[in-house]
Amino acid sequence: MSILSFHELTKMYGKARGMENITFSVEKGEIVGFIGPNGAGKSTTIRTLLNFLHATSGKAEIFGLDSAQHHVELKKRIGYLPSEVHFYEDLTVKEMLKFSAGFYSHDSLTHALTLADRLKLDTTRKVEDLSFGNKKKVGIVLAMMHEPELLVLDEPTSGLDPLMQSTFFELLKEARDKGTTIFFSSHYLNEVQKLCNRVVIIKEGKIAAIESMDNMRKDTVKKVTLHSHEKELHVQSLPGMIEQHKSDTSMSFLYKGNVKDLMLSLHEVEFDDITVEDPSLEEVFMHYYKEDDSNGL
Ligand SMILES: Nc1ncnc2c1ncn2[C@@H]1O[C@H](COP(=O)(O)OP(=O)(O)OP(=O)(O)O)[C@@H](O)[C@H]1O
Repeated sequence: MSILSFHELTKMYGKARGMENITFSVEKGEIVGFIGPNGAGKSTTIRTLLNFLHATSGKAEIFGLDSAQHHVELKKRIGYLPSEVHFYEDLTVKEMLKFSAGFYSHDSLTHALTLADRLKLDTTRKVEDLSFGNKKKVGIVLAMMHEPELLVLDEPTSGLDPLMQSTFFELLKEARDKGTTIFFSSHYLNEVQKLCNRVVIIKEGKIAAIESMDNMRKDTVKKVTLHSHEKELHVQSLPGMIEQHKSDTSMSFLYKGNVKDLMLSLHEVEFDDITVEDPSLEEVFMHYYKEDDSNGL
């Protein structure tokens, strides 16, 4: 039985599209990234899944139960982080955690305080005085404190600095190792590929691709830019190489393939400097996954 399954789930805002015919499932113990650009339909899908919005058609199931019919009992077994967190701000962080712990039958405050400590959250401060990133951390602690069977996180990393992001990913891995299933949305493929088993790509309200990370790692795409002060650069074309931009003094291309082959082919090229980067999601999917689709992501 899947932990999470979407069956042609559709949400329209009047005539405007939220998301359409979303169908996929998430299995126990998986970490699945849900990625797409602004307005793709990530939050609409998550909010419909959790019954904050009513589906126009189709359905979603959580632990095999219809997520709209059973939303009250299901919410106790789920940790949810909304994309925008709003709190009753007159409390300190610790007071808020104590208040939230009262909703659960087991002691969740101890775990909440451990999470807060790991995320370097000052629990003596009033929530209203916290920065955006620190409020996000409060939201993360609230979602994870009761050690739920399923975590649904909408843009959890926005506002976290790289060090905090890596601590947060450690916390997610630890939760996964204890059996939690994790579904989280992000704009960034590079970010989620460090952590996920699979990614589901949503574009303009529809699923554009579902890929296992094993497959994607095999096919790691790099963006290579060569610079030369004087000469025009000529690079022998290789399978998996797509030229993007060429000027008198630089050229850049995407490359999906064996890195050693690339190094050998660059050996004869007289460049002065080279940068190798992870390309953006848009670049990867435009060129390698949706080559017939000129709109990209
Ligand atoms: N309350 C609303 N009324 C009308 N249209 C809406 C509403 N909320 C979202 N939309 C539209 O639904 C589509 C999907 O939006 P959604 O917020 O789900 O995307 P998203 O992938 O979460 O984007 P972001 O990364 O910017 O949060 C967009 O076209 C958006 O304009």
